[in-house]
Amino acid sequence: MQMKLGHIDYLNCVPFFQYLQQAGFDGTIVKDVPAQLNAMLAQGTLDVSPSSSFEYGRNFHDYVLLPNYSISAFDEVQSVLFFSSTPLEELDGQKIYLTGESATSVHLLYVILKEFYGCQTIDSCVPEQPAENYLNKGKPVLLIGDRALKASLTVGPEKGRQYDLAQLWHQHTGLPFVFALWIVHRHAYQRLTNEFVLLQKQLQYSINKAFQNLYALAEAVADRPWMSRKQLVDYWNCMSYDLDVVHVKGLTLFFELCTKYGYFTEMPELTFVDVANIS
Ligand SMILES: C=C(O[C@@H]1C=C(C(=O)O)C=C[C@H]1O)C(=O)O
Repeated sequence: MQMKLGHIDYLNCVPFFQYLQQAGFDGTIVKDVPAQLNAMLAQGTLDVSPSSSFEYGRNFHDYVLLPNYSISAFDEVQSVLFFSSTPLEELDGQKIYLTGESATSVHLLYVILKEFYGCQTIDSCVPEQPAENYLNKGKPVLLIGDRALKASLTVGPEKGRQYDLAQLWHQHTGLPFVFALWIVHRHAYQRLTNEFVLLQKQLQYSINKAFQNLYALAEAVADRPWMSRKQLVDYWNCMSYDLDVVHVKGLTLFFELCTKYGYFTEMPELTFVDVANIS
């Protein structure tokens, strides 16, 4: 298979990838953080990747989506965290330090602060130093992925409250939040149509096998001194890897709010690869 597939280099992506080669996938896998995978997708140097739902929205004309799968959370997600000692209503105009790894979570933070906490002006930057340095100084900081997980388990409460953005979203909307979608570049879809049918089946195999025994999966990934196997299993259990009608409802509301606040120039349409009808 000549497919070039992106792999988010976070623990949340392990269930999709752990058994993919066992399922027969023999393309190339490129591991990186979401912001980099987004850039490679946009340039067409990757054929497909799980990557920021925001990237799909801002460049949707160039992409189609694999159906059924996402990286989402119904309530808490544990790894998209905003740390702030200032109450959310009082963040108007205050400097916020952002991870440079994200597209979705950054815009989710903006949307939450504007829509639900009355912030008018958001003053944010991606610092040159690791954002954790600002966290240690008690500044408002957004982290995602494994670095967020690590900070949540190692940083004391004196550095500020931890807000789980998927949980805040759920509290205000009653809906799940979709962080990542399986994004296919349209050119790759034209070139490799049948291979996407195979990929869909291989993903199904990997994720099913992963969820049959999450403890075995936790054993298989390298030990992290800051996270126990039980915590890792709990983490995977609080994620949702599906893309059902209710996920699409949450995604649509997020896209509407991104359009309302001018982060998108038009409301994205969701176009899916029709894997069921390809022979
Ligand atoms: C749930 C998470 O969502 C991630 C957040 C992303 C973003 O903010 O752009 C992209 C992919 C997701 O894997 C996480 O970071 O842990």
